[in-house]
Amino acid sequence: MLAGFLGSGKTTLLNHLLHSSRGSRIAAVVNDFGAIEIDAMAVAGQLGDSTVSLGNGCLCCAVDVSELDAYLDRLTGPAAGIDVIVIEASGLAEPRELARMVLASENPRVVYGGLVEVVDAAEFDATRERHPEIERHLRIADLVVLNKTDRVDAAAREQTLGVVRSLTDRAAVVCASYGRIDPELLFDRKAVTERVGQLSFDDLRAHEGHADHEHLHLAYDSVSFTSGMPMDPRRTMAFLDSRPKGLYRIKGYIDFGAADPVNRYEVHAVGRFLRFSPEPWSSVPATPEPPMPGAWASEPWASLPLPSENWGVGGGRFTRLVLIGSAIDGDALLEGLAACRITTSGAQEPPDEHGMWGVLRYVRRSADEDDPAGAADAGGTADVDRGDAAATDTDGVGDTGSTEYSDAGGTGRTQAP
Ligand SMILES: Nc1nc2c(ncn2[C@@H]2O[C@H](COP(=O)(O)OP(=O)(O)OP(=O)(O)O)[C@@H](O)[C@H]2O)c(=O)[nH]1
Repeated sequence: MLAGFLGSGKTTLLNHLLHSSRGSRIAAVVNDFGAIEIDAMAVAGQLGDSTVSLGNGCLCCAVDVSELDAYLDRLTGPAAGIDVIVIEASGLAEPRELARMVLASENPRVVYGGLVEVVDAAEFDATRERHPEIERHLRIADLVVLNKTDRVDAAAREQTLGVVRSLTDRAAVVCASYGRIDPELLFDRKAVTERVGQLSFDDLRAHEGHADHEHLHLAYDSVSFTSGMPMDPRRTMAFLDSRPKGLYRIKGYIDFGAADPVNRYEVHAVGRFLRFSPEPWSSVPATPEPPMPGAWASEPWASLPLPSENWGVGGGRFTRLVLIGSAIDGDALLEGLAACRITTSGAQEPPDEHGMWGVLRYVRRSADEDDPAGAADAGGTADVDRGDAAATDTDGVGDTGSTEYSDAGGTGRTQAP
């Protein structure tokens, strides 16, 4: 079980495992918090049929666990030939509940292998201050990965390491950047004895009928945004630069249209951190149909015409974003993003020559800069704290007024379960 707060690096670690599994056959079960399954998209392709996605909301509060059971049955069937299943929890899931779900499985081929908790070394203090529940997660972990150590200096790393160690029970704590840990740390399966990892069966039973208010995700909302129209880079940067404090996590893919017709841009914001990773469209599998058609129903834009003829503008290219935060005004965020789209009339205009400069500030020029193996992001990436964003070229802010809602933008909103 792979857990850890929003943006700590779970998907990155999972992808590292998939690349370095040394002969073990790994399957992944991905649980996204948000209507669009960005994590599942990031993992899929590595695994094909061995990735399953457990959709929207936190797995830990699933009323019907039979979906997970069915996936576990499929993945542990002899025909699948799988050795290890990694369940990547959403960044807001309650790990103890997830462990309970796996342990409740009656499938004799399923052996619980323990809980790996990923911690963002740069965000740990702030996250712990806001969510002391993190301490409980650390206590029940079997392995803690103090990730993103490249983002802190040696003194800060030692200090955080000490705090994390003091909060764990018997877990090993390893430092990593880009989730690069030795897979051997994970694949040493344990027999189920009376004690399962750091959780005893008594711990698990004691939590039956758990109080929901303990769950982190109850304090968070997510909104998802899908658009078949390209996004204006300047307006998008102005949107990102002014994102509200409560909006802790943004992830997804952006189509900047004619401003860069060759690449789509994977975007990650975690707290103040912002990064874009360009990736050639030619390497992206085509999307056969509009994603998330149901997402239109509850939105302000629901009265707009369905985007049938506009889907596929730019050859099946889409922007898909999930935004997760606490006390966020979802409608305002969606309106803000909708205003960043290049409307049909705008699309006729020649591309803004320097429009991408603001975006490119957040793309690392050299893939080796802080990612020596270059394994995490083949396209070259950058890590920039949002503190630097003040220097970003934000000429385009004024453009946001000229919004038309007559195009293919689609949006969806999810209330925390
Ligand atoms: N600098 C740095 N960036 C990292 C490291 N690990 C992950 N990242 C980046 O952090 C961002 C979030 O990583 P993810 O792996 O998507 O995090 P996650 O925990 O799966 O995120 P959620 O599913 O939203 O909870 C991405 O931009 C990663 O490339 C690291 O060790 N160092």
